[in-house]
Amino acid sequence: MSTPIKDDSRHSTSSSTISSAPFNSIVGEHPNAVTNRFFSYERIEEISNYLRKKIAAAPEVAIICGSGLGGLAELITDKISFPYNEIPYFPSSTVPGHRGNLIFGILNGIYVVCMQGRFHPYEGYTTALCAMPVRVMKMLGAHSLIVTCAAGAINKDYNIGDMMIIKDHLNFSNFAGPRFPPVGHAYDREYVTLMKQVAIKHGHELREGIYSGLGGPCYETIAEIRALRILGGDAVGMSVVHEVTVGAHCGFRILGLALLTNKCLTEYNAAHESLHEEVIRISELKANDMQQLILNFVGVLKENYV
Ligand SMILES: O=P(O)(O)O[C@@H]1C[C@H](O)[C@@H](CO)O1
Ligand SMILES: Nc1nc2[nH]cnc2c(=O)[nH]1
Repeated sequence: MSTPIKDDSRHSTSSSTISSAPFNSIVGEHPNAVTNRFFSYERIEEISNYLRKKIAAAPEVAIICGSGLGGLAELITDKISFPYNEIPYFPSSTVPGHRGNLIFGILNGIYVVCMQGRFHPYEGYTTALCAMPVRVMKMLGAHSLIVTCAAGAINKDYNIGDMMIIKDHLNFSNFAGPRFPPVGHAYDREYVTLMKQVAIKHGHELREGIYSGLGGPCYETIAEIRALRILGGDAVGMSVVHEVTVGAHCGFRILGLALLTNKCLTEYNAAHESLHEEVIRISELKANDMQQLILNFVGVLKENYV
């Protein structure tokens, strides 16, 4: 039996369903049925209701913090914090640099919900489950989604510590879920322009580019980086695309921001290999700049859109 997804998406209608491919009941439950439970309307509603009863207001902006970037939550006031393992049906954070809290409160005058750490498919969770909190944050009322991440620099001109607006992505991860949602305009062009203005006003240099989303957890081979470069990738990571795909499906206006924490290897005689410890170190070093950008962007959203 397929599971209807009721959502107020600009792209989909209440008739959006997951196809019910035939399956043999002797073999057991169809994988789609298992996946469906992670994001059925009723489950998202149950989680949202659990949280709604405990928070002060409906959040307007949802933020997902990438590796080492969760310090943003320190800027939130009037905080209510939920460790992921206390929220029904939430998975646990298992990656260093992802603290695993869902935080509600005020950021620069706007009520926000902030994921202090995200879920990655390489942690053993399905992409649908990793992206499930995006649906919860939408159901709680958020209209805009800001996604941050650490990523490796592929573009020769981009350097360690650069911040990059994600203007589009290459999706190399697999996905199960509602079929054929359009994602051609997933990254909001107006938000890209706004963020560039914010960066100029506050003296931050900002790159712009295409994020390649791979499954991980290994970093890339030299052949892979060379191929991604030919395909137009400017940066590479192991997240973002599942959240943005689901975010676009449920009608979020989305801004993506990557911190380039390492230069990807493209030569066989290069000695240095990427390490997660290095990724975290650079993230933490540049976290303040990322936080200021987001803080000021949220302030502009308040003036212009809320
Ligand atoms: O959650 P993000 O995308 O910021 O984390 C990146 C990708 C991997 O999880 C990890 C690799 O160092 O950092
Ligand atoms: N896949 C991938 N993810 C990253 N996250 C931070 N740096 C990298 C990288 O070089 N490759």
